[in-house]
Amino acid sequence: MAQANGAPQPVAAPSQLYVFKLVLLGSGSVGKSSLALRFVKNDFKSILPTVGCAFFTKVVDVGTASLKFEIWDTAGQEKYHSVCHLYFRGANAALLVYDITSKDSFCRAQQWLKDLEKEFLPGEVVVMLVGNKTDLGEKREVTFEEGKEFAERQNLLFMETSAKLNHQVTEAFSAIGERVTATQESQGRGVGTVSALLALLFWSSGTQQEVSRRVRAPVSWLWVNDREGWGPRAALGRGVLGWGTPPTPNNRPPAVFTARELLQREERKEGPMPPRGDARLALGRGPAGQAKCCAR
Ligand SMILES: Nc1nc2c(ncn2[C@@H]2O[C@H](COP(=O)(O)OP(=O)(O)OP(=O)(O)O)[C@@H](O)[C@H]2O)c(=O)[nH]1
Repeated sequence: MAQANGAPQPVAAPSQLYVFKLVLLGSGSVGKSSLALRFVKNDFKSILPTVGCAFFTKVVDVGTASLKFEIWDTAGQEKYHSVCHLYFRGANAALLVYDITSKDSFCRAQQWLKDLEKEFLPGEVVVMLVGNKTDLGEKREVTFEEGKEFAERQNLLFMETSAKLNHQVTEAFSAIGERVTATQESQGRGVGTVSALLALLFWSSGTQQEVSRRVRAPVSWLWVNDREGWGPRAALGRGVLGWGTPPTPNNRPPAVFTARELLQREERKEGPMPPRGDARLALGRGPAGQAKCCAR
């Protein structure tokens, strides 16, 4: 609670939470873990080489929205290369990191990009090329222009950073967050009925991002509350396709009902029911019969 004139004032909650998966890719020792550590904990220290994959999260408030970064820091050592693609699944963004003092790591970043292209459709994942360790400028083997030109040719975002000196680290993560959010918002105006039905089928088995990916359309949750007055009956009357309890902390909805099932449960006073004013609707069709996808 914020205090104004001694009276407690409610702090406005961000209206939209964007959760997205970001994978860190690149050769060993280029500074992937150090970038994640700097961004998440504003720390820099000696870190052992990553084994398999490390996981970090960070929530950043941007105006009326919050961005939750789920960061998957993959191991760069060659022996782990063959398993890295397993961590690509459901990713919204990738940071492709090289070390500006190592030409070899720059060439390997180009190889990583080819691996990404095998897994994703063009434009499906936002990629940023990052040249790290700018504090070691005297040992530089890759010029800023080389990095930038390659990024422009491949339509990637580009930045040079130093995890050690905290140079451009937050900026790099923020830029990628903004691009992912903008992409999702620009796509999130509507989905077709078929996509809506598919989304319902997949909803219980994946995160919001995975569902969007599988139906190849953006999917949001509609916040159903008293103000909107959408009880199950009203929802059913409006052609609502499905309803679920709010996603759990790991963003997996624990239960999904069709609107008709929900209505039956309400009439029979059976549980489990989403608490009043605390239910989220998956997808609904408006009165005009046109499919729509709403966010709270
Ligand atoms: N000078 C300098 N050293 C850095 C920077 N970032 C990371 N390092 C150092 O580079 C080494 C490797 O850093 P990591 O963050 O472990 O690299 P990584 O890419 O995660 O390595 P893997 O786990 O093997 O994939 C460590 O000794 C870091 O301290 C930087 O910006 N400048």
